[in-house]
Amino acid sequence: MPTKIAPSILSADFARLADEIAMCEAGGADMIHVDVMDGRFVPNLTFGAKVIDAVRRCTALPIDVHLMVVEPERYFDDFAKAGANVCTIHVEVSPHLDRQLARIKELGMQAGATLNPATPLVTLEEVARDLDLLLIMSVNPGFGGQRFLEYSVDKIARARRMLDAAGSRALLEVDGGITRDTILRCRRAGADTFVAGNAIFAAADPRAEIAALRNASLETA
Ligand SMILES: O=C(CO)[C@H](O)[C@H](O)COP(=O)(O)O
Ligand SMILES: [Fe+2]
Repeated sequence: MPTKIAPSILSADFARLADEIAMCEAGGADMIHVDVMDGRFVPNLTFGAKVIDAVRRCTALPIDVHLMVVEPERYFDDFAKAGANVCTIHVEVSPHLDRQLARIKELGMQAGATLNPATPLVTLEEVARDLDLLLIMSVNPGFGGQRFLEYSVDKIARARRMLDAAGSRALLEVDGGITRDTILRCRRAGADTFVAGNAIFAAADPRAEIAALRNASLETA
């Protein structure tokens, strides 16, 4: 699976969102990652369906929505209508995960599931074969620019084995603290899709940073 880079617009300049997204596209980004936070599941508030609709009108790239909200199923219809391509929910707030993933697919989106750093991988074992994307959070969700939690590397390796054992072709995505330094360890552990916010948008040349991250993930030495 080739490396995919998904810039997180959480770290973009919201006053220039269309330009920031065009820059990501010109830099070779594979998807646009949109962090939806409700101030309840995580201590921060961000975007809703209107912003996803605006992002949709800015780009043809897939929109990768990461829902950090309680009762995520309340928003599936709106996000599908707004043009989201991937919809990822947290297991901690999804007691009916099987039904919720099925509903996401029924609405024409790809279904993703994710785990806080402290949530064990085993909570996803039964639905592994149904996932289009498995997201490993490598920071506690809620904010951009945090330090990568090193123990995530082992969790990625175990997630890779779990997906392979289930015969799943799901993307294995990592989110939080991805930099030129951390991306290689994650790739070697079996991840293929990398969310990056601060590393891209705080870089001197954000466009070049997308290529730099991709190259760093492919180093062989
Ligand atoms: O889900 C998220 C935070 O909850 C963001 O996608 C993530 O933190 C990206 O930011 P950075 O690359 O700066 O860590
Ligand atoms: Fe995210």
